[in-house]
Amino acid sequence: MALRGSFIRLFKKQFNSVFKLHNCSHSVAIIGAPFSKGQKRRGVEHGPQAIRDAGLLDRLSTMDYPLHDYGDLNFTHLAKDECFMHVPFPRTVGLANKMLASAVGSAVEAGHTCITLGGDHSLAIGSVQGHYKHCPDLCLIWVDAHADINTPLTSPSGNLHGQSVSFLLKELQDKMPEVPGFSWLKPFLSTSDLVYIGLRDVDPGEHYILKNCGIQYFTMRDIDRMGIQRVTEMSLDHLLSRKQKPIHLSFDIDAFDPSLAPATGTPVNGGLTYREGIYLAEEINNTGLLSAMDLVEVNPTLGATREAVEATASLAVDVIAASLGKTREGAHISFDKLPSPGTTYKADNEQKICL
Ligand SMILES: NC(=[NH2+])NCCC[C@H](N)C(=O)O
Ligand SMILES: [Mn+2]
Ligand SMILES: [Mn+2]
Repeated sequence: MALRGSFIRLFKKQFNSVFKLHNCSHSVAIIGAPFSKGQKRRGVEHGPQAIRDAGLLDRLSTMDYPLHDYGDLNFTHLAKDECFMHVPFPRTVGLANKMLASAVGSAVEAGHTCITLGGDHSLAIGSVQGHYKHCPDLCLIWVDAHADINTPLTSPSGNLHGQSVSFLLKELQDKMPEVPGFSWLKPFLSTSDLVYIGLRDVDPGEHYILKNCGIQYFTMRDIDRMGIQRVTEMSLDHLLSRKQKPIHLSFDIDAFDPSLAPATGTPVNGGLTYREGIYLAEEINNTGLLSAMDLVEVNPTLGATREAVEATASLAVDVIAASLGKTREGAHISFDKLPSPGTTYKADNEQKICL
């Protein structure tokens, strides 16, 4: 394993320096997106603060790249924003996503790997679109209990956080009504550049779309059957075997089992284990192609206890750190050689991770 890891890192180093991939940056930007109008439960707007309180910046600062904290965006709640059909807050969600798209776009353009902290999952509309503006060949890995691919016409709840992907896909263009607040957005993603992992609560309209558009998806049953290693390998092969593409990872914390991530709005039993989630994040990091990521749906007001909230937020931190290169085997880049008794050699206190 160690050998394979170092080979991959060596390959990545060579590959990056030869091709100067803009998406394989060695600096990270954090954007807080305290947004909750893509669903009806209050509290998910406090997700970014909960993830910060769980020590995100401290954890990332032990790694070997510059960190840029862009702070939290300030979204406007539009007073006059009637439902569109049964979809609540369409203009408010549209405007917030437009704003987020521009923030993510600037961060990616500046050469950072951009991490967006949610907030509800409707914000992926803006974050993927902003990423796309500067990386038009991106591919999307959606890790979630849900497919979030309802159109406004199939959605049982009306909530936009269950519809984000339908706004992005070219193949669904003629099935989408004109939702007020979204005239700035043109669908740009092909179904062949999308993979789902972790699904276990899919609505009938979503199932129709997944099947009929030939979308690659792996349910929890597939993970039970093949294991996370095979599922990850097949996902990455599907997206990257034709061409190496910048990866957008959209990670809904409800992909994890509710026993690990209880503080979330739509928990579903039978989710990812801690090790499955971290393994997936590590493998995505190993591609060297992670270019932007969302970590969404941490809702600190929904945990039964303070411990439950802290466990959920700290899991979010672990997934982000693993996606950015924190390994379970450790790293020894701060040691050129082992100190022997009697030498004055002092190891750097800061642990540096070799990306
Ligand atoms: N991002 C989420 N947690 N989405 C949950 C979506 C639930 C359901 N499928 C709906 O459309 O309302
Ligand atoms: Mn979900
Ligand atoms: Mn989701």
